[in-house]
Amino acid sequence: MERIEGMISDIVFKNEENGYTIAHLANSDNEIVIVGCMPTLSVGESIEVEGKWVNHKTYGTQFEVNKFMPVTPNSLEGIYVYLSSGMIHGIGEKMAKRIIDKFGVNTLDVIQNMPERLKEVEGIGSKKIDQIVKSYEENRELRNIIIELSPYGITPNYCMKIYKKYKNKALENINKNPYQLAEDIRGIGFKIADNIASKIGIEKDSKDRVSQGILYALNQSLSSGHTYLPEDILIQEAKKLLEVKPPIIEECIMELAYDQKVHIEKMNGMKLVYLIPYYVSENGVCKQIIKLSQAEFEDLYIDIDKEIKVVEKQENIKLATNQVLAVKEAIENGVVIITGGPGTGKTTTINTIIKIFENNSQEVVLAAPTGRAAKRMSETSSKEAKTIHRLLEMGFATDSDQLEFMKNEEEPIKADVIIIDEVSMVDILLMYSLLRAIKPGTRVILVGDSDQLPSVGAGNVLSDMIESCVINVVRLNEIFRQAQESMIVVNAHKINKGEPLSLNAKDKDFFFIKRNTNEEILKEIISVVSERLPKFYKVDKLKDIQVLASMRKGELGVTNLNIELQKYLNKPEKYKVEENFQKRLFRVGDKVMQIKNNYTKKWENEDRSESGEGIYNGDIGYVYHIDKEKRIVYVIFDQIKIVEYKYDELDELDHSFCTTIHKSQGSEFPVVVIPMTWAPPMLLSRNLLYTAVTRAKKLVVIVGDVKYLEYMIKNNRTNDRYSNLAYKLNKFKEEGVLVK
Ligand SMILES: Nc1ncnc2c1ncn2[C@@H]1O[C@H](COP(=O)(O)OP(=O)(O)OP(=O)(O)O)[C@@H](O)[C@H]1O
Repeated sequence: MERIEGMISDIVFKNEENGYTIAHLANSDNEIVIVGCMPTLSVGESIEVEGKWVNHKTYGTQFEVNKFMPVTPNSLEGIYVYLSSGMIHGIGEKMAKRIIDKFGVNTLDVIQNMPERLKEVEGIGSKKIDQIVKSYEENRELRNIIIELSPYGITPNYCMKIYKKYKNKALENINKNPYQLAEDIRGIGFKIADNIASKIGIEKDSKDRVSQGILYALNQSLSSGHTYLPEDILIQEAKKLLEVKPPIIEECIMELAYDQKVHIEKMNGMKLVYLIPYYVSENGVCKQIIKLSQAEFEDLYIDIDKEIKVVEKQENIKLATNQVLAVKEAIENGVVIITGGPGTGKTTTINTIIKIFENNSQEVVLAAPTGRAAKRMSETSSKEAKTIHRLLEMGFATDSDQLEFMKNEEEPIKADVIIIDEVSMVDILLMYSLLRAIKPGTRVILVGDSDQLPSVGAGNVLSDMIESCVINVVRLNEIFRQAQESMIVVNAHKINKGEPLSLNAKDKDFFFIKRNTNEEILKEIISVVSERLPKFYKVDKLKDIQVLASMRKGELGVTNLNIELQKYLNKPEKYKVEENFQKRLFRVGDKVMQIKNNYTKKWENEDRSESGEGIYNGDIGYVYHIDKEKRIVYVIFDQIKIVEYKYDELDELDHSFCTTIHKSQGSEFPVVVIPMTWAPPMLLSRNLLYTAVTRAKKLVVIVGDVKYLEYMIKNNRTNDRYSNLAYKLNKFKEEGVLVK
């Protein structure tokens, strides 16, 4: 390996996402081209690079960097660039010049070893010196961390988090036990830690490694919806991952339990291993539900039949038997679940319940798990509905940089009645956070469709609660006449029963276009979405039509459909700025989706008269502007909320001309278009089709091979999730746990 020292004279290319950089490095002898992963370089910086010369067939000779490290700049220019870069708090361009005028090439030596002398510079007092010294030290340490860790794929952003956590002990700690990173730093997982560990030479069967591997396997199982894993399954998974023998895995599981990092529960002779938050939540949900359903609450002395008649008269409807039952159960019980498919009158029932409670001076609060579901609930009830996260007042507690819910058992939600819609989307952690913030005596009404896909997060909360028979459940099963006119509703119920669908009825809203090859299907979808539907149904091709696919990969997967649809739905134009990020091209006008909850993401309207924070998983927006100089993409959500995404935050966005059916849960669109082709059986399931179809309000168009549609209707095999909620609800009820 050769080493070369010099100053960065130019940065030719930098990939923000992986740090790959091409730059010019100059010294007194010559100027060379260096290439490699150097995420933090800036022009003027003095560095030493270690690597080898390579011959690129187009670009000629260049130096491939294996490792780089900053060196103290020794030219006046280098020192100036470093000090004025903004990295050292308290020194701007003018101050940098004054300091250098005073101390010349000895400037950095003065800052590091004789900071008191900085007072000789006009405008610098003791306070300023402290600020400069602190920032200079932090900067040096942070840079060392970045240089050591970036070869492992750890981005500067994460290095900053690591530095904040461990301060000047960072590298020492990582060398001692890199697996600690996976525990302490959110976003750094077992794989990265294991990569570092293997380079440091940590043994395969070291207990730190095995324990972290077990936690990793449990964490992975969450993404399949499991709240725990049976011990033998966990051992198999960990063995595959770690390539070590089962006895050491078993021993480490016991130690993890002893250290309270996992919980082991025995059930019918089996050992179930939980990550602690999931154990606490599962038990907590059981206790809270039982508490809430058995609590005494204010008797409203309501003549329910009379109240129902008043609402029926106002609304000019007659509630069906089960709707009346649902209203009664909601008034007479602490907790009730109202479930039913599309068009079975859930919304009408909720609205009746709201009216009766409000007529009796009860404070009713509405919420739903996603922003879009909450928005829809607001629209149909003409009453504000919040996301559950907002209802629980997610925020930063004093002295903490961790987001948490401000509402809890000590500070419960103020309401007499709480109605939650789309409960099928609520996972076990959120359900526990919600229930623990509800004061016994408050009525809780949970509404949802248990045939929808289960929550993205772990657990099978709604189905388990229904199955347990511990909570009052009212099933709405009548499809109202108005709804029966819609083939979307009728077919959704047929899908649920596994029956063949009514397709292509004249003047109806459910169409199947037969195409056989993927190529034909793709062509047809493009034509339908970009031309025919907008023309014949007068719908907006971007805002009103949503293409929903079951998988990401493949010609008809979300990724490729987005690339193809972009070409027709948002064509390139001279005035539309565009920018490439790895394999994605963002163009002004693109339809995009936020793909993770970001509770602190700020938004402002155009004239900045309104602002707020929080952009949530599943929110759909449009690229509004791309500022190449500032390296920012601006996205507009809900027609007014303008949000900035720095280039390195673009992993929070996906194109959404097409999205997965999973991501569409809780949303509704006027028109839904679904490609129908081969996919793994897991993704050709009844409840996936059901969820996709029920997202449409006005029209469903399915394009493809009818044999896969038939397969989906028949395939009612759901992926079983390891969840113990139904069993425990019964057990806790029988044992009368903690119910006072
Ligand atoms: N008791 C009733 N008598 C007559 N029509 C009714 C009754 N209840 C509901 N409807 C009508 O049936 C249709 C579906 O009702 P509603 O919107 O309440 O159902 P939903 O279960 O919320 O449906 P979705 O899940 O599709 O939104 C609506 O047009 C509504 O006006």
